[in-house]
Parts: sequence; structure tokens; C-alpha cells
Amino acid sequence: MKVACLGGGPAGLYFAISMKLRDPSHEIVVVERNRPYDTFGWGVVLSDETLGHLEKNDRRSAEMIRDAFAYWDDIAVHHRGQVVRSGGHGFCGIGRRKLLNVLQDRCVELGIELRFETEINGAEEFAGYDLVVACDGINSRIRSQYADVFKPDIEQRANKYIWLGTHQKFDDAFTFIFEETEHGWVWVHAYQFDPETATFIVECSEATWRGLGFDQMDGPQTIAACEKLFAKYLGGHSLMSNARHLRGSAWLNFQRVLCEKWSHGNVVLMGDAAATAHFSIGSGSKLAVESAIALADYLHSEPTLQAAFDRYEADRRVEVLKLQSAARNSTEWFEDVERYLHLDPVQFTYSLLTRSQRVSHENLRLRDAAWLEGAEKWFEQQATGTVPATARPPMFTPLTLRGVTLPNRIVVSPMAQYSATDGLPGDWHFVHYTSRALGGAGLVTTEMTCISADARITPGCTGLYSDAQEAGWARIVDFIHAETPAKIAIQLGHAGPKGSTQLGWETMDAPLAEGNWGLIAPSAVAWSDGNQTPRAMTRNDMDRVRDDFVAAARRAARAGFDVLELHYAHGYLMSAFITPLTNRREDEYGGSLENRMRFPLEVYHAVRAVWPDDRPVSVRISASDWVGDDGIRPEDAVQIAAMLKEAGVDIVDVSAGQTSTKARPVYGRMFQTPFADRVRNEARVATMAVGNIFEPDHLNSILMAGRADLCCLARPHLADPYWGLHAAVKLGYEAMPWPKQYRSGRDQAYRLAARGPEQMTGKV
Ligand SMILES: CC(C)(COP(=O)(O)OP(=O)(O)OC[C@H]1O[C@@H](n2cnc3c(N)ncnc32)[C@H](O)[C@@H]1OP(=O)(O)O)[C@@H](O)C(=O)NCCC(=O)NCCSC(=O)c1ccccc1N
Repeated sequence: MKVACLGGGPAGLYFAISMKLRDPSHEIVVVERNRPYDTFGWGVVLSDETLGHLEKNDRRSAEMIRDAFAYWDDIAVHHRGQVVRSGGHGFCGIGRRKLLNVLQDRCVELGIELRFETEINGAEEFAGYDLVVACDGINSRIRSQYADVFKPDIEQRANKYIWLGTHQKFDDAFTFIFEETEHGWVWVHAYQFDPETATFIVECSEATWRGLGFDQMDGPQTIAACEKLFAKYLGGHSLMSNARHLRGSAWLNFQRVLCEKWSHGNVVLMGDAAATAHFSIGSGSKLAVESAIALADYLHSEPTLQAAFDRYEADRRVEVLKLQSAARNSTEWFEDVERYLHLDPVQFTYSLLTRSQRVSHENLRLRDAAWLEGAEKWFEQQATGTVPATARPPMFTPLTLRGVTLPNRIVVSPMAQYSATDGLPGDWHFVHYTSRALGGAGLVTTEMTCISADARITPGCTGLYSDAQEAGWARIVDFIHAETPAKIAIQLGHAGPKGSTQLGWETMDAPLAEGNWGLIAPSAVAWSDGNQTPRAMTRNDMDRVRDDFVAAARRAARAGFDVLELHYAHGYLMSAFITPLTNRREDEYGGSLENRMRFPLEVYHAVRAVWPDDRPVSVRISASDWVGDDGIRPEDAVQIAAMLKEAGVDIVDVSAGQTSTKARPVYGRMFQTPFADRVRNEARVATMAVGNIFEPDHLNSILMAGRADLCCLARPHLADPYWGLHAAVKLGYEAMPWPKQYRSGRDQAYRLAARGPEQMTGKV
């Protein structure tokens, strides 16, 4: 086969080697515009796993690469005058020039032609070749030439970065340095890649970059300014640019590239030309060399060029998407890093280490158990004020809000049971709520409990507007207080435009077959075409609703609830005021966010005035309407939370959506946690995270990284009332209190768990 590799970066060179090794009769040329020693980038990073793949593919070049590698295990984070160091991270770096030279030497050894200083203008210049591999990097000309076929999706990221080098040693750890300037924060990713040299990537937001005047500086001025900013870390050494190469001498914005199609005729994309991964997860080189191996394999296993391209694309796209998803998390973390810089250095470091969401709490334990234990102790000290002798998982630390101390951070999320008659909590509710409290949750939240009969979502919803209902709830609260360490919250709400609908297991959100009651809402906007149109509320209606909330709050206090949560989310009455999608009012309760929040805040203040001072109030909000700029966006949620905080709300329960039938939510593990994180760290208010949180590791990671203060689990608690107890068994946390009646079951559960996971009873 006659093969042309257009571009002599790692992808092109390694593909040429891989092809020649599989069949020495291939005639291969690598065409490259630069001279052999002309390159950008200082050092690149490969993992041990990728090195293993290289070894299997070509032992000889792998050994040469291994010999030239700098290894380091620690990550050091310089922040607010402290250095936090953790181990077990296992990186290896090599000079990009060294890597290219090793690969070039190997090409020559195998009889591959290297044609340097040759500019490629288009794939047609290689018409006589059987296979043309476009590995011409991030700005690929060949990709542009066939852009209508490859359909590249190129996203320019917000931050500015420059890739520099230094002779200062960073050989003991991969080092992150965060420095505050009068124009915002600037930070460094530094790592050694040969005995004399380290990569020194400087990054900041565009606003900081402009504020510091980098947009007006030439190369030498830029370097001098960076040297001054980071002088105390450079030990008198200078910074160096790779002046001959644009990508080593100028500030860049990272471009995330993904092509819809990777081949066209006999032309195929590879490496950065096909897909890129942000440098902050150190996986660009992995993608390039592993793609090179995969394409070489398929070209020798498949009957036709097209079949090989198809398998290559299908196989590599999955890997690319996985890495790009982790890379996106990491990129966004650095774009939003100013949100986290107020955190304590320990928590900030934890947040940094888990930024891609690929590294979880237990994974960090495998990397550096001692560091994680220290971090867990720090967390517990924040919660209790005392340094513990032994650490416990963050999810089992208490949280105090006003005069109420929750024994742990596990919350049973409010979930409608649709099982009440006339709003009365009955035996079903008694068994359901008390079981979850016995099962280890720190806080059990009731389903949305309605402030009046016409405030109900369905005829099966519970209420708190009669003496009988108050007595029914008091029975549940009393049992929980007498028999369990759990606290119990009542969630009070009014269904507004989503009222008078069928039970959850009938047709959700559809009106009743008969016996519908009239609806009220901020404006006469129906939930859907199939729902009743509500009447727009008058001020009299507002007075009644406020007074009903107050009366229910008084009853809740008398019934002994520990926490009161107001339901301001999911399209119900208060949420319908907050979102512009359903609030079309032209008076002082509609229009700006301040106006839309006016009635919800009035209700909050009225409730707070009758709710005991020593008991906290939580408010659940929808942090996104999932409809783009027409509805509530996460940045609006920060403002909403700031208003709630200002009003005295103790914790914001951050959910999302269910406010419009047009919503397009993006589901996934912990998919709403980024909203809780943003609200917590921008509005600086305690938050609860909710939404597809289901593993103990999720809770510990969320809490420890400061993304939320409590974690709500809904469906896991339907599947397993004893979720909290089982989580403690799984984590080996033996101090978890069990009901005394169940102690022999507890002992057996821990014994079986110690023998191995397959022996465990119950599931988590
Ligand atoms: C990703 C990788 C391997 C991709 O290799 P590719 O071979 O696909 O692309 P490349 O750009 O290296 O080489 C392609 C070369 O093709 C050539 N070329 C382009 N157009 C023409 C043309 N018209 N005519 C002739 N030649 C052409 C050209 O030389 C180009 O290279 P370029 O000009 O340098 O882009 C490469 O770009 C690279 O080495 N990147 C460095 C990525 C990296 O390792 N970053 C991670 C550092 S670790 C890190 O920062 C980190 C790690 C952990 C935690 C935090 C962190 N911050």
C-alpha cells in the first residue's frame, strides 16, 4: 500500500511506524512543514496505561520513550500561601521534541520516508497514494478542505493560556500554582519533562488577561510579566518561549474539535485533526497514538479501506467522547475556578483533583489514603469543631442548621406517595416515612404537603390544613424522634397550575376524569394544552395563599417538624411566579426577577415569622428551566439563591426543571449537582444537591469537594429504605447507629461485608 501521512506530529509518525511494522512492504511517506527540531510545546504527558499499549505495538520505540520519561507521583497545589500535596497520581512526561525525535529515528530505521520543510496545500497533491492520512493537527487544512463532509464542530473555550518552559525544577510533583492579582486569578500547570526543563503553562480568564494588559504585550513583554507574577516560584530562573513556533510563543484559546465524519474516499483524519482533548487532563497524546494503533490494526484486519475506516471511526469515537466529556468537566472547572478559590486549600485541592469527575472519593483513597484521611478529618472538624481521632466518610458527618443538628448528610428527597384521603397522612405514610428514618437517613423530607385542599396536585396528596392532618403528621414525627436519630422536614407547597391532576401511576399531570377543582396561578397560563387554564391571581388570592402557608407552618411547628421546606420548584405555584415562562404579570409581581420573587419572598417572610427561630427553613428551587435563555438559567438561580439567603433562608435545595413541557433536560449521573455547586459557591449559601445521586461515592465526592452540604436521594430510598445503613456497611463505617432491635442484623451485615462484597446482605 502506498501511504501518505500529512503532518509529522506524534499521530502521523506513530501511524507510519505502526503500518510499517504490520507490513514492511508498505511504501510510506510522512510530510511535514517544519524542520526536524522545530516544534512546540515543551513536554507532553502519557499515562502508564498508554505506555503499555505502545509497548505492545512497538517495543523498541516504547523503550526509547520510557528511557526518556520523567516520572512523578505527587500533585502539589499552591494556594493562599499553602502547599497541599497528595500522592498516587502517577504521571510521566517527555519532551515533545524528544518524543518526535524518537519517533522520527524509528521511522528512518524502518525505511519510512520523512519529507521535512514541505508545505501541504491539499489532499489532491497525493493523488497517486492508496491511503492519505490527514494528521495535520488542530488547524488541519485537509479537514477544512473537506469541511462539508467531515463537518467539524469546533468550540473555542473561554480561557487564555500560553505554553512556556523553564529550567526551574518541578521534579517532585505536578504543580499547580494559583496567584491572585488585582485583575483576577492567574494560574500555572507546571511539570518536569527532562532533567533540565519543565513545562510551565500559564492560564487565566480573558477578563484577567485584558486587565493585566497581556493583549497589548509582545512575546518578550509577556514573558517578563509572567516571570514577575510567578517570581517566587521560579527561584531566579527565567521563562522561555518556543519562539519559532506560533503555538509555543503566543497566547491561545483551546479549541475543542470533534468531526461528524472521519473519512472521505481514501482520506482519513487522525489525532488533533479529528478530535482534541483539553490539555488539563493530559490525554491528547493518548488519543493520537491510540488512534494510530487502531487504524493500523483495522487496515490489516478488514477486507476494504472503507470497512477499516468504519470500524476505526466507530471504535475511536466512543473513546473520544468519553475523554472529551471528562475534558469538558476539567476545562469548565478551570474556566470557573474563581468560584472555588475562596474554599479552604484542602477542599480546593479535593475539588481540583476530582474536577474531571473521573476520580472519585474512593479512587482518591486508592491513590493516597493518608491524604484522604486528613481531608476527611478536616471536613469533620468543619462540621463538629473538633479534630476527630479517626476520620469518617463525609456523608456521615453531622450538619447543624440553626438549633437543629442532622446526624448525617443523607436526605430522603420529597416524593409524592399519592396515598392520602382528604389530605390525611395514614398508615402508608407512617410506615413509609418511619422506615426511611429507621434506615439511616439524617433527614427525612415529606412529600409536597399542601396548604389547602385546592392546593393539592392530586386527590392523593397529603395536606396540613386540618386538625386531623396535623395529628396524623405528629404521630409520624413523634415516632421518628422517639426511635431514630433522624430529623424530619415538612415540605409545604401549592400546586398552582399543576393542580387537580391524576395520581402518579395514572396519567401523570393529566386532569382528573371528574371532580376537577379550579386552579390559580400568577397568570392564566395552562401547564399544557390538555390542562385546565388557571385563573390569574388577584391580591386577595395572594393574601389567602400566604395565610394558608402561615397556618400550615404553625401546624408544622406544633406537630414537631424539625425543618420546614418551601416548595418553590417544578412549576408549582411559587415556581410559576419565579419563572418568566409562566409569569406574564404586568404588576409588581411580574417582569424583572426581583418582581417575580416578590410574592415568594413575601410568603417566606410570613412563614419565617411564625416558624420557631431555632428551626431552619429550606427552599427548593428549579435552577434551570432547561429551555435556554427564555427561562430560568443557572446564573438566574444564583441570583434567586442570593435573594433567599439575604431573606434568611438557611439552605437552598437545588433541583431543576419540571417547569415547562418544552424543557430539554440533559440527564446523567448527579446531573443537577453542578447547579447546587454553582449556587453554593457563587451565592455562598448552603445547598442540597438532588438528581440521580445513588452511590455512597457520589455523596462523599459532592460533599468533600464543597459542591453541596446535603445530598438528597429519592429513588434509591424507594428501592431501599435502609439505604443509609447499607451505605455505612459498604464503607465499613461501624459507628453508624442502628435501631437496637436490629443489632444482630447489623453485626452480621458488617461481618459478611468484611468477607467480600458478594456476601453482603441488602444492596446499596
Ligand atoms: C495531542 C497531540 C499529540 C496531537 O498530535 P497530532 O500529531 O495530531 O498533531 P500535531 O499538532 O502534534 O502535529 C501535526 C503537525 O502537522 C504539521 N502540519 C500541519 N499542517 C501542515 C501543512 N499544511 N503542511 C505541512 N505540515 C503541516 C505541523 O507540523 C503540525 O504540527 P503543529 O504545526 O505544531 O501543529 C499533539 O498536539 C501534542 O503533542 N499536544 C500536546 C498535548 C499534551 O500533551 N498536552 C498535555 C500536557 S499535560 C498537561 O498539561 C496536564 C496534565 C495533567 C493535568 C493538568 C495538565 N495541565
